Amino acid sequence: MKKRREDYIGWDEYFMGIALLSAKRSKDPSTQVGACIVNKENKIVGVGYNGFPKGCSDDNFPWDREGEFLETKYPFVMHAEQNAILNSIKKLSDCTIYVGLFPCHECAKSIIQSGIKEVVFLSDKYDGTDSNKASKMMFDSSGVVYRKLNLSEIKIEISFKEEDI
Ligand SMILES: O=c1[nH]c(=O)n([C@H]2C[C@H](O)[C@@H](COP(=O)(O)O)O2)cc1CO
Ligand SMILES: [Zn+2]
Repeated sequence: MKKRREDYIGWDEYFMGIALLSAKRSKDPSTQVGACIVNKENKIVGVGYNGFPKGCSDDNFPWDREGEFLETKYPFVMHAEQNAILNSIKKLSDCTIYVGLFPCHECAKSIIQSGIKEVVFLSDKYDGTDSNKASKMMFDSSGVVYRKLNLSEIKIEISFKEEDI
């Protein structure tokens, strides 16, 4: 009897991989974030990445980080988590969100209110900022658990070559 292959990826790698693949759609030149929401049955119920809202073209809105508020991306850009929540097809109670970057305080509020119960992230590069502290205060208070994945050893290459399928 032929045995199964051993180097298949686990659920965490799979869902974080989908979050990272979604981030590849982002047009933000400095930070690309993707998110993948999964229910208790390990079914994906929403994905998203950071970008401007519908009808707000990259031709007319800036990707700058610095300058007058209205000349930067910050008032306009939708965060990956917000897009994943709004794109989702099912109720999100008891779901887990996989996201490359630890959620900001605005996304934390949406995550809590949507019923998501777990946040899995790779980077916490804004740890210690007020926004980051506010997220953690709200998650702790409302029972949303968060955990950091350490998958730095893993590198997955995807080939679109016909002969590789
Ligand atoms: O939770 C988040 N989710 C998310 O999608 N973002 C997006 C908004 C911006 O497009 C980008 C952050 O830009 P910057 O790192 O240049 O400040 O990442 C930023 C955060 C902040 O943690
Ligand atoms: Zn956010």
